[in-house]
Amino acid sequence: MSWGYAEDNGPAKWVANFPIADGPRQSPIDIVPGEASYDAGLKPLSIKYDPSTCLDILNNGHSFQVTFVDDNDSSTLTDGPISGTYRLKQFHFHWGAADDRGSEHTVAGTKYAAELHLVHWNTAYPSFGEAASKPDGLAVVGVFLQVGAENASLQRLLDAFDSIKTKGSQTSFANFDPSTMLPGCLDYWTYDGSLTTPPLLESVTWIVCKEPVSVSPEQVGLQRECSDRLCAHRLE
Ligand SMILES: NS(=O)(=O)c1ccc(C(=O)N2CCN(Cc3ccccc3)C2)cc1
Ligand SMILES: [Zn+2]
Repeated sequence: MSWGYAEDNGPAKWVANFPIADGPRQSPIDIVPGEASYDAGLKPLSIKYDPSTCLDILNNGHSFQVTFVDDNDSSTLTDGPISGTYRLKQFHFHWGAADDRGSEHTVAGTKYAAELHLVHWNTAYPSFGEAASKPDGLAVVGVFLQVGAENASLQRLLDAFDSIKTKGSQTSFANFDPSTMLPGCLDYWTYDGSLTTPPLLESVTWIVCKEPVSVSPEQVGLQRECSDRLCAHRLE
């Protein structure tokens, strides 16, 4: 039985095959702004993405993932809470069955309609696969999506999702600049955590943007409909 989000293979059951689920730095968490401490030593994020490194979109059954060429430093994350250079590998979304839930992280208990994860790996290691098992191996930038105005950047993605007809399929997708999905203000909360899906590796420096971006109700509906048809997961 592979892991998923149903009653019999969902998050409460993951510990059976992935004991690290009971580990000391598991994600997601509820971010309580009043309890966060200000660290003057932290720098602003430095994000540099090259749209020509965009490769394809695939549906891995748990989410839609846009994958990037990561054999050079064209698309990188530096500064912020991290040291060294982290390369963009992929981004994906988590969303829910209704507009009032879907994000993985919550802010003082508030759930957002969806959450974007931009996944980067530390070039101190030879590859994503190697970095994924190191405590400072990965850095994921999280962006909350809230229902409001239409998001033109997301629309291009959703149109492409629509063309992936079956689970596990992928389609080429070029010249997309993920920085168009970032909020105007890049203030962030940061903590040491893990992958939010199996293998739940405790290798992620989480960088969660305080400012959400907007998506229209129709866009969230389209993403839900695509995911149902393509049996990518959504939070019930
Ligand atoms: N929701 S999240 O941002 O925490 C997140 C989830 C999954 C991934 C991801 O790309 N993989 C998880 C494991 N998987 C397989 C794998 C590959 C190499 C080494 C080890 C494991 C890849 C990255 C970030
Ligand atoms: Zn994720």
